[in-house]
Amino acid sequence: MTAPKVILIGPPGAGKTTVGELVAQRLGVTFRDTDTDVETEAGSVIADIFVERGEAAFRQLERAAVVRAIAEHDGVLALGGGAILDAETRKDLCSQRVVFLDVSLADAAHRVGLDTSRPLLLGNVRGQLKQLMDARRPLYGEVASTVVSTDGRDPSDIADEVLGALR
Ligand SMILES: Nc1ncnc2c1ncn2[C@@H]1O[C@H](COP(=O)(O)OP(=O)(O)OP(=O)(O)O)[C@@H](O)[C@H]1O
Ligand SMILES: O=C(O)C1=C[C@@H](O)[C@@H](O)[C@H](O)C1
Ligand SMILES: [Mg+2]
Repeated sequence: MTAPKVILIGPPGAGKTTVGELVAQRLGVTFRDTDTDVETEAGSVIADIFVERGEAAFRQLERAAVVRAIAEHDGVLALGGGAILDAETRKDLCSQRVVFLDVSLADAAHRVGLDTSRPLLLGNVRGQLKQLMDARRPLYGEVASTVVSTDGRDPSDIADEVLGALR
């Protein structure tokens, strides 16, 4: 049965895409990101999906992308930051190898900065991030097989720890 080698979860700015690409490179497998899958399926970028169709429609597209990716992908998979809000997704993750890339509010806010591609963070980045991280931390913890702290560390070092957890 096909299954991802590892699934990376965590809030925006945790480094899922950055670290995921490195881990995939080092394992010699492909990297897949459900955010990219949603954009391809919808034919528009995430910021526009939120504006034109709303968050609920985005979450439906995201849930479908997660189901497809888990069934099809045998490399490294990164989920969108809010994918774990879906109870069915959390159930699906229980049988997978899941690494939670943890990050403090300060480091996450610094990393995402004023990037406008994350619609949930527009306006008050630190306030929105804090609310979202407080609400989601228990959910990330619930489905993670391993937690890797990313604060003050460079992506290469974090990728090494993720690889170590797979051995
Ligand atoms: N360990 C790190 N140290 C410093 N900067 C980092 C680190 N990891 C990622 N970054 C930078 O932080 C920004 C966000 O990283 P990335 O896009 O990988 O996060 P993400 O978890 O995929 O976020 P999202 O949930 O929005 O997809 C990027 O500019 C990236 O270069
Ligand atoms: O944390 C979130 O809810 C999100 C994170 C991003 O990966 C995207 O999936 C989108 O911007 C929503
Ligand atoms: Mg990402």
